[in-house]
Amino acid sequence: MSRIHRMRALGLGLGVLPIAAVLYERATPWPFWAMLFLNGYVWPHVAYWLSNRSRDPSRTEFRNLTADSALGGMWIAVMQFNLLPSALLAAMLSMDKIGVAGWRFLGRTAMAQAVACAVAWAALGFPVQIYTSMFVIAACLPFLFAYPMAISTAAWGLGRKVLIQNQMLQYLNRIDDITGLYNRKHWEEAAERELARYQRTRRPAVVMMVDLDDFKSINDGHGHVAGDAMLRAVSEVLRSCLREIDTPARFGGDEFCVLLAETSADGAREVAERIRFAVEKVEISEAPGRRCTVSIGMAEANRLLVSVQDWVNLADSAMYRAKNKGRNRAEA
Ligand SMILES: Nc1nc2c(ncn2[C@@H]2O[C@H](COP(=O)(O)OP(=O)(O)OP(=O)(O)O)[C@@H](O)[C@H]2O)c(=O)[nH]1
Repeated sequence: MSRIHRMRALGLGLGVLPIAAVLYERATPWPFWAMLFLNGYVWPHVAYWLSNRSRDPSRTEFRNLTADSALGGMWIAVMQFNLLPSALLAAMLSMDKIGVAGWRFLGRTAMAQAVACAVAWAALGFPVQIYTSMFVIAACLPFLFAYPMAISTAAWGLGRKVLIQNQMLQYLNRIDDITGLYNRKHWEEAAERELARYQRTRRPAVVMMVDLDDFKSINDGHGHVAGDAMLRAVSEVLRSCLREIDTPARFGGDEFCVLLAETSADGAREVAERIRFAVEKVEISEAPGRRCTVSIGMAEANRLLVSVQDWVNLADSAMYRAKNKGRNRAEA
């Protein structure tokens, strides 16, 4: 059952109490009691059934909500505008409408409520008795407390859900979907912070570009599924060869980038060799027997760097030198 239907069942179920108290006090004839029973305990199920079998459930639900308001207007007239239950009914029905579809929708349903109220009032001969007894006040209390609590609990739950989904979206926006590593956007932001840190503290840091050798031939020979599996396997190697404070990412295509914090050129060279050896050993079930190598370019941060782009260009040039010198090697 959707949130709207649960709220309708609860609201109408509790709303029966104050109306019944007024009907009882005024010794209202039994057809009104039958109508109240139908409205409170049968209509919520009919509304649920109608929107379930509808081809356009949200349109049907808007109609159901308008019917809720019209029925509420009718009960206000039947209660002869008994002050507290009438105000309570109007307030709760308005809260529902704003919660579901905002103020404009409230305007439309309020119109239905006013018309139904006027018609019922005229049919009953324009009676007015606004006095509310203590008995009726007491009958209003469960509705007065429980329904707003339920509505605000649902609103809070929805708010939390939206917050969690937003956090999830922000996270996914920074992740490469094939390898699960960070994507270039996230990595460049991290590299900007690292460069700023270097410019302030002069603590060493290295950017490393890791490019798969002859990757096209894996795609061409074994298919893109094998290519993707190889990219994943290499990303696992990067994860396992790096420290917590390093940031590996997929730069694009068959190229990865790594930010090595607190690392000098010598330290980076050791890391590069570790990666190179580990990649040579990688095997994937999608392309049995097929091995892969990487060419690695490194650039240590220096005083002349103005931007991350400069830093990446330096590492990229080193990587192309490694390619030109025969691949499967690291250059700084
Ligand atoms: N499977 C797969 N292939 C990709 C993806 N992104 C890029 N590629 C492929 O990666 C290959 C990169 O080819 P090249 O730039 O020629 O590089 P290479 O074949 O590794 O050659 P060298 O870098 O010179 O050693 C191309 O075939 C791209 O189609 C991806 O997400 N999945």
